[in-house]
Amino acid sequence: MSSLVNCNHFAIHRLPSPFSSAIATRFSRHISNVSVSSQSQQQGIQTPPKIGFLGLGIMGSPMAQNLINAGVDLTVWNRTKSKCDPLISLGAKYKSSPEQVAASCDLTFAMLADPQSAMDVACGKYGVANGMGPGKGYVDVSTVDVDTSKLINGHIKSTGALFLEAPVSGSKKPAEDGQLIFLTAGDRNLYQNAAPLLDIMGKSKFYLGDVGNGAAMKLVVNMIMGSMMASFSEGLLLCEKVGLDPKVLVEVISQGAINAPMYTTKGPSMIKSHYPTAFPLKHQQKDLRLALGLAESVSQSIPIAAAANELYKVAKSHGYSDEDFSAVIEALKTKFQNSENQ
Ligand SMILES: NC(=O)C1=CN([C@@H]2O[C@H](COP(=O)(O)OP(=O)(O)OC[C@H]3O[C@@H](n4cnc5c(N)ncnc54)[C@H](OP(=O)(O)O)[C@@H]3O)[C@@H](O)[C@H]2O)C=CC1
Ligand SMILES: O=CCCC(=O)O
Repeated sequence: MSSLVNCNHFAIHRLPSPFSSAIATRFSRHISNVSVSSQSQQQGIQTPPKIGFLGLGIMGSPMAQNLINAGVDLTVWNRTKSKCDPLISLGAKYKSSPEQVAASCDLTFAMLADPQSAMDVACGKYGVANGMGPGKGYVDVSTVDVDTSKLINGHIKSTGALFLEAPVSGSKKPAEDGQLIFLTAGDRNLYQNAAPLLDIMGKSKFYLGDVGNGAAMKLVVNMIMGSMMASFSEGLLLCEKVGLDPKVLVEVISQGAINAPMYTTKGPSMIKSHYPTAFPLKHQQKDLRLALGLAESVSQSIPIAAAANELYKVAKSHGYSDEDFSAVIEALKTKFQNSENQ
């Protein structure tokens, strides 16, 4: 258990903007001998580390924006280039491939959809690994399974670079507010040197030891969340069916032992059948699928998560993939229940 260390007490709260030279010094000492040119060194001038960010979706864009706002020298890339434009207008640089970002930066973050895209961007043609080497670091904050994270770790480490997995708890709003929770594992030096950047994007961070532990922790958290949302959906619909006001249910829950921010933030819009996307339903189903694989790998029974997964699959088949995961309630509505049972 010694590897399970809650590193909240290491937290450096909110860096002054611009990105402080003290951090640049610390970063360059541990991570990069390319971030300080020899001429600058002779003159005692520190060049701020160059940071890359790949994957500018719902989560990646606000995370990258917070880094820019903090004065970080940021280079971005996204498969759909247009998503880079708002960040470029805020001062970010742009490179046309993950390889070029990694080659031009000291440390590169990636926030990608799923295991396949995380592998493609890290290890594919023009991928990150081609631009990596000694003195550089790669921090993958995507939600993937343990095996994928270990594969990426192997590719990155074989170049002489360092690797950290750091999936996040917290959704669109916490990403915008710099209030994410990082579940990190991998190279401890990289963890320590990336810490000031994690602190810009998040409110806390856990260092969990070997690569795979961060991915596993994230999947367990999201397995619980997916089941909670499915159960909440059943409750809202049952309430309505027996003639009770679901708005009152949300209020009752908010005052009791099972209160969770998720219910109070999502409940009112679910009652109106509105699902503005913060966490896409397709990603929640992906996480349940990956959690089932994790459980299978250790012969652990997770029947409630398995049932919830089926519900998300139904919602996906009815076109709710890109809506918020709270749209899982639609899979329980009579119209879909009847068609599924035929
Ligand atoms: N939204 C949330 O609340 C949270 C999400 N997560 C996790 O974070 C990750 C990102 O989530 P989120 O930002 O919501 O997802 P989005 O779907 O909004 O963004 C996905 C990103 O991955 C890129 N991408 C997808 N496929 C490929 C590919 N084959 N090659 C290259 N890039 C690709 C997309 O590029 P393009 O723009 O071109 O499509 C986009 O940048 C996921 O793993 C998710 O599970 C974690 C915590 C919270
Ligand atoms: O992976 C998504 C997590 C969403 C959340 O923690 O609110």
